[in-house]
Amino acid sequence: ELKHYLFLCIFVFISCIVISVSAENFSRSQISIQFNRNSFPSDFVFGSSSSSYQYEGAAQEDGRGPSIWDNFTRKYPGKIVDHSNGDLANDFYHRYKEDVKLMEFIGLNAFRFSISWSRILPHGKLSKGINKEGIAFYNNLINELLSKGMEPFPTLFHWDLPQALEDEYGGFLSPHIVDDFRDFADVCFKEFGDRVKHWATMNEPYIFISGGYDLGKLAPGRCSSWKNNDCPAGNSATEPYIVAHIMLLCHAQTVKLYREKYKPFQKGQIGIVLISFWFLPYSKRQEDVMAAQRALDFIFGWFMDPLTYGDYPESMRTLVGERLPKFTKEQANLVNGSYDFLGLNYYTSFYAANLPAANPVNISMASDSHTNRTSERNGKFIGHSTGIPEFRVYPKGLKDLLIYTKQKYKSPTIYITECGMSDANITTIEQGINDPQRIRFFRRHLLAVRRAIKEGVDVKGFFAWSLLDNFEWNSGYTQKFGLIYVDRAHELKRYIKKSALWFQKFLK
Ligand SMILES: N=C(Cc1ccccc1)N[C@@H]1O[C@H](CO[C@@H]2OC[C@@H](O)[C@H](O)[C@H]2O)[C@@H](O)[C@H](O)[C@H]1O
Repeated sequence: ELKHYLFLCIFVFISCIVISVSAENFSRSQISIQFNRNSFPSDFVFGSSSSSYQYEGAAQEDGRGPSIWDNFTRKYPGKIVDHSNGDLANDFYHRYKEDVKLMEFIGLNAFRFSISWSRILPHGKLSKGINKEGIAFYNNLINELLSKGMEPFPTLFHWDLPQALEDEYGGFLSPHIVDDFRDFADVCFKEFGDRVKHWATMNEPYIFISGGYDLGKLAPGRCSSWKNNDCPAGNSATEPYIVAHIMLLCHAQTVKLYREKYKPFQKGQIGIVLISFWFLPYSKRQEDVMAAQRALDFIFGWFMDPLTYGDYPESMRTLVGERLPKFTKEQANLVNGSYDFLGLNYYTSFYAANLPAANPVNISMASDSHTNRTSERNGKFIGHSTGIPEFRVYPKGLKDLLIYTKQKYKSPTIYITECGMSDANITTIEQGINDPQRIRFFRRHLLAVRRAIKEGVDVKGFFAWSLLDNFEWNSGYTQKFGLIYVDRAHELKRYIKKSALWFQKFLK
């Protein structure tokens, strides 16, 4: 009797395990069968992203003037891991038709690119002349995209400021740039606006400022001398906040121009592209919970609060004090509400811990938030590694950031304008194109976006960073983010990666 009873219990137990495992596999296979572009709204945009200095090359061709990145890579080759630069990049200036065909092959329906200010206005100022070849290039690119049924999604400023404006008045350190930025935008709206329905004024002011004015790792390479980053000049405690303030005024003045002079008959939308990471408290201690919020304030709220409420976050007012510029009433009204959509770039998340006392002598933007961010907690990493040591895979951070943005900033329309992962130490084409890790990355992040949409977040598109492996700023060509491999040893030949084939199937 007992033996039969025991046998029966074991049989029932094993059956339960078999049923639950097959149910799990079935549901997963169901997700993989069901999870494709039809899992998103029919008007949801799937695109890829790029930027002018990272892709175009032809740096001294057809009238293009030098930018601060041409100058920075020449003056400080040691600040680029492989001492490279964007002189040639991917030669997109000459090969854009081939690359548009690759986008079409994958089935993408939008392409985000940036307009090289110094290719349009070689001396930075409208008064010093427009470069017709520059206008022609972007008209040809836009027309090529439209002819293949793809939407052009231009960003006006993606870090490559004309060197002439840096030399004349210190670039974004001077309020003079507000009029020059607006004039550059005016030329672009006039020449391209009849075919462009989504404009972004600028890309990631946070990184441009953090790299260019606090750490000195990105152009124009300014920082305090105590940072010992081979900076010729700068003040990491004050210049980041001056530049951010002026960039917000450039953005807002440009949005005002578009809305008054062009939007009534071009009927497009205009926004800004910001980066943010998601931050989890390092511990349940209140001080770490508050540190996670401060970390978000200092990278995302720094721009989203003025754009949505007309002033900087309270935490910044308290911790930065007199070094944080004040908006006049007129400036606050100009900046507040100055976006139709938010472009959001997401790469990774961090744990944030409270840093009780920052160094009272060597202060800088990086230490003002009194937070320390790490990718691991109690010896456990937040996610799988990528080519960038500090960028770990954490898709839930994207969902949480989207829900946070909806709740905190009046539920804006959002495009994920960059999301991707890199591979490092790639030495062969076979290694480069065999990227299952990138397939997993994109699938998990798209699932996170779908979850956010189900929670009511108004997400309208997802742009992979990047279409091609490209010049990755201070990483040079050593970090590869592309869906397409670029063989720099053989005439920049393009190779389709497995992740591009996965995307093609997903978008069918
Ligand atoms: N990833 C960032 C943030 C960043 C950029 C430079 C250095 C540190 C961190 N920004 C976006 O991500 C893309 C990937 O950025 C890489 O991120 C990790 C860095 O180590 C690498 O140098 C950078 O190119 C850039 O190519 C886009 O131009 C930019 O909009």
